[in-house]
Amino acid sequence: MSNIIEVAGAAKSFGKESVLKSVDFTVKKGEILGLLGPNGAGKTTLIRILNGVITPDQGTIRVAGFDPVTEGDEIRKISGIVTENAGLYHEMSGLDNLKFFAELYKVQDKSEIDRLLKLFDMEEYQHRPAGTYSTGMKKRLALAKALLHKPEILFLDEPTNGLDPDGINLVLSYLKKYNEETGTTIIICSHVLHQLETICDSFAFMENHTIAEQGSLSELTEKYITELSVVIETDWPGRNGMDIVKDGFLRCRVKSKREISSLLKEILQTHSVYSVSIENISVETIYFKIREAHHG
Ligand SMILES: Nc1ncnc2c1ncn2[C@@H]1O[C@H](COP(=O)(O)OP(=O)(O)OP(=O)(O)O)[C@@H](O)[C@H]1O
Repeated sequence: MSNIIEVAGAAKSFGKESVLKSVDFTVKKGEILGLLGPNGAGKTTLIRILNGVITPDQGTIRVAGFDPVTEGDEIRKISGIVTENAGLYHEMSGLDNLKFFAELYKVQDKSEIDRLLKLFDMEEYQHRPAGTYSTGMKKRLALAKALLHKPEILFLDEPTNGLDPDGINLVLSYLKKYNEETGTTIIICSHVLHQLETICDSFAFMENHTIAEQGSLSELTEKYITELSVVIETDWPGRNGMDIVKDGFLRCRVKSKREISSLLKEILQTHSVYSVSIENISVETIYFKIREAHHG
């Protein structure tokens, strides 16, 4: 897969505060990438630079072949963005907001508005002023707005903030489906790591104002998880070095997945195994390992 976004040596300061330092970063065309990092790491600033809303002090940046410093308009034509500040007109109804932006983005197919209202379960509220919407409803309207012109790249800053569990599932499963059907590249900033795990193809971790690490879950697991913690539901009593998690559940530590297989074969010779899970392969575990590695 080719890269749709390439960033080399990007830097940005606000006054004396250095917010981005020598950022190198790539996004493959068609992937869903999770951009992670603690508060203030510079995620939103990076997204705003990629979208051409603010200019970097240094660095070479290409988004779909365009330079955001000089060709921001071109990038905004082919991208959609959802941020905390959704850019909605609060006195206008949800429907009128979508009509307004459809006009602005020169969307030919007006039936797209109805489709998106339906998709995000907003039909009932479409005539109410957007300012009276709940946070979750505003978020869904902002997503609908960002998708109106069928963008090639979607930038989403905390897209599930303020949504209830049904809303979160709705938005995440829709994003995944949209990505699969259209090949749209999606960049999502979020602090809710387990949500990202289900939909992202790869992850970039910001630490100390730069991209500290980037890769797929399996690449990062290979690098950061040196020992697997496996929980086995079994009637086997276990042996030294294994913990009993609770009645009938054993925890053991192995160096590789291959070792799990030989251990299970051994147990199954005399006992039963009812379930097996690896506890510590998760974006969250890797996130903390990376933070640890960069803070010594
Ligand atoms: N326009 C601006 N003027 C001055 N400082 C800014 C501006 N925009 C961002 N900053 C500062 O840059 C730093 C990084 O902010 P940014 O919003 O990019 O972080 P973030 O990683 O998105 O954080 P969060 O997870 O809290 O959203 C913060 O200290 C913020 O105060």
